Amino acid sequence: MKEDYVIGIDFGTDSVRALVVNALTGEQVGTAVREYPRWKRGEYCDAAISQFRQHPLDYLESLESAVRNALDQAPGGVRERVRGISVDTTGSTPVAVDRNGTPLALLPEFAENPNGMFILWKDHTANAEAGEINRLAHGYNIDFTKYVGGIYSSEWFWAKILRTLRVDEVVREKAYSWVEHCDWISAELTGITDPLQLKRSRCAAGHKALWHEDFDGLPPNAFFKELDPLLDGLRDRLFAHTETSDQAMGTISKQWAEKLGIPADVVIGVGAFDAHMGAVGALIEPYSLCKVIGTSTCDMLVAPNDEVGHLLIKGICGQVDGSIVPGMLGMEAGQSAFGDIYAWFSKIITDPVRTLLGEEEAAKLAQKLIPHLAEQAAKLPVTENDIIAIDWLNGRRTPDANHTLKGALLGLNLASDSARVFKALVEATAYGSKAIVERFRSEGVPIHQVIAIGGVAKKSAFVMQTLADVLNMPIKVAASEQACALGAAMFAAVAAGVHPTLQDAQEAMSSGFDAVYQPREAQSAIYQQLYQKYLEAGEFIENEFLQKAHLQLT
Ligand SMILES: Nc1ncnc2c1ncn2[C@@H]1O[C@H](COP(=O)(O)OP(=O)(O)O)[C@@H](O)[C@H]1O
Ligand SMILES: O=C(CO)[C@@H](O)[C@@H](O)COP(=O)(O)O
Repeated sequence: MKEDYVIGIDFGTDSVRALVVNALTGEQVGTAVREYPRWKRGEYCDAAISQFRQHPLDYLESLESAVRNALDQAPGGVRERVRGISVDTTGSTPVAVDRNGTPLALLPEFAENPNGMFILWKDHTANAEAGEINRLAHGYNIDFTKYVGGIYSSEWFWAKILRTLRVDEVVREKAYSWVEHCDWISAELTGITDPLQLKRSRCAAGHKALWHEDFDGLPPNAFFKELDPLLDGLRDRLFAHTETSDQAMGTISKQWAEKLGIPADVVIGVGAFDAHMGAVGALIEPYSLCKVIGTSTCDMLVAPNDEVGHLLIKGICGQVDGSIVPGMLGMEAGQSAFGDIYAWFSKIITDPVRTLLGEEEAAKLAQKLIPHLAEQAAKLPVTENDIIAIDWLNGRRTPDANHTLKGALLGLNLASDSARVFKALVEATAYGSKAIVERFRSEGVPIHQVIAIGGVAKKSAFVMQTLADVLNMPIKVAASEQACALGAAMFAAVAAGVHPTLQDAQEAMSSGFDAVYQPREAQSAIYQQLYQKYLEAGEFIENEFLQKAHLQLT
């Protein structure tokens, strides 16, 4: 039997994964993960001001190393039969580029300038600019935020561009255009990075850059000029058209084909965001919510355009034709922190241990801590008097993005030990998920089932059971450890013509599901009451406490 292989590449927040897959059988023959070295050392970031930047060299070096390593694991003959590569990345993670499409940080004079690097999705330095975009859009003759839930976020393209142009004169002068990570890395693999030529991802443009067919592409220059004259003319140096990820970006460049040791005719697909390709890897189907649960969550939903295309769903992160599955409406929501909240609590406990007892002891503790807390928390009863936590430690992405919000713990007493606080934090992340489900439903989009992927979905039965109880719905966990990379591989198979449609690729390459969590009736009943308390507490924090306490809303 003829064998065709494809490679899915998944750029996450901390690392890149490469997966080599037999496109006809789904057999995964090689995989490798590489962390970003500069990012790991904390370079160019300042959490205190929510600045998170990634150097393009981190991406290029880790990409080459991960793909080569994944191919090294594959049996002889696989390299020669690679047909396609597709890439997913985090987003909105844009970078300023020069006329050639080179990220500014790759130019010697910008090599150490964080404003010439990729502005990671979770960078919230542009809160003020997002507010300005919202104010202008809401009073404009067309509300350009209407297809992105009515609220533009500081995590997105335009807010980040505007902020950077305002604060950095040298970047302002050199930046010809701006490119999302998923578009740049795919274009880089083809060798054609000219910002006016490279194909832009429908997913990135529609969810984060206000691109929509009804607007004839991006909003008009007049809108951006009114927002700030610094943006005057940029629209023409961006893009008018977008492509879904079943399309090809181009053919691999000679240089990359040689570097990776693969054929010169390998097709490179149009990129997309990690969660969107992950949902495809996890066999998303109409009205099933696919939750990608890691440091944050992305909650993905697809539905036929003719059934929900007429709705304007408030408070989500966008509704875009073809952003997940070509031909269907793709909807995105999410939580700005999920596993990150557990990581925060773990850090609170391990930090003094590090200071007092040293790195080795702290590392030993850190390794065992979350599973231990989960085990203890799982033994606790669920009662109406439990601690209520609010999960907005990194702001709130959905419903109704607001990255100035803060988290909270309410109802502590002297018996509130680490397991009880951990349980409350896990429940808070589940309540945050429920608020998203409820928002879709109240806006007229039903949700029939939940599919989970991502690190937390695979690692924590306690979190997943709590989530099933709070949502009062069964949750299926996809078997693949690498659903995002697998989804990218499926898109690569279509872009390269190995499969005629995405559905064919999914059928041939899926690895199915390996766990189902059923809601427990008794716990679920109490959680429905606790959820009401969560909503009340959240409303108090948002509308009274933060205002009255004059806490700095940044
Ligand atoms: N045993 C565990 N139970 C619950 N959460 C966990 C566990 N181990 C790790 N995590 C959380 O998983 C998150 C990382 O998820 P992962 O999907 O691997 O990464 P990413 O979101 O960067 O792709 C971290 O925030 C961490 O706190
Ligand atoms: O926001 C999006 C996609 O829209 C994600 O890229 C972002 O949440 C990052 O997710 P990960 O932490 O890499 O799972």
